[in-house]
Amino acid sequence: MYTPPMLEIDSLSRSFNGRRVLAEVSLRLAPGEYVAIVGESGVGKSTLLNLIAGLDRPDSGRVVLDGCDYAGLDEDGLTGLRRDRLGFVFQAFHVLPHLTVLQNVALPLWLQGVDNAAAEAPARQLLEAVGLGERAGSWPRELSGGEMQRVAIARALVHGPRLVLADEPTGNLDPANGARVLALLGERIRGAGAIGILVTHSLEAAATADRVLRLDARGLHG
Ligand SMILES: Nc1ncnc2c1ncn2[C@@H]1O[C@H](COP(=O)(O)OP(=O)(O)OP(=O)(O)O)[C@@H](O)[C@H]1O
Repeated sequence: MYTPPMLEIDSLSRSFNGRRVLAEVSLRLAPGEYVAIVGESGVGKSTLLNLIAGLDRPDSGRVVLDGCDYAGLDEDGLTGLRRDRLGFVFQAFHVLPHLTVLQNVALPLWLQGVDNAAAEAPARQLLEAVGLGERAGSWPRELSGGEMQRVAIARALVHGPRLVLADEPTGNLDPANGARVLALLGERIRGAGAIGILVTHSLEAAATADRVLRLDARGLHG
């Protein structure tokens, strides 16, 4: 039976070198919910995203996606969860230099075992959607920073992830492309009934999500 995705974050705490960055942060998101998280620099937004992505472990508290508690997964389990259910757009785009633009976008599908021929159509469709349809055969070194960011966004969405995490996805983009990318993110997340979390400094970008949450020393609030 299909179970809709649900993200539960309960009393998550994380310290670095004895300094507490996150203190008992809780959040619960239902299918189709798309929220923005804003807050001052250094307040712990990226730390929180890394915990939600399973790239870091909390000191206490838990993250549960679709009933699956990360605490019960080893590193291979977390890698599998990211491959099958997560899409990320992080500040550093991690576009692979030895793959073409099209191959970079197809990569998440390959990792799921989809063959080359079947991966091509969805990868091309996403590239069109981010305005890079003409650049499918280009190499990353031939792209501008903003174009690279759009490749990263296409790649984050190509496999229809249940949870999409975006950390300043429009930081390198001009206003027109930024707006286009944010519209695409929102459309895909809502259309797929996925969960989206957008971390940004831009209140304008945050306003494209359904709800804006602020992170400060007291936690997350709406
Ligand atoms: N791996 C780490 N080791 C030590 N300190 C860390 C580590 N990761 C984050 N920190 C510290 O935790 C604090 C929060 O960092 P984080 O990157 O989560 O903030 P942020 O809200 O995302 O900031 P910004 O908006 O500037 O990107 C910072 O003081 C940072 O130095």
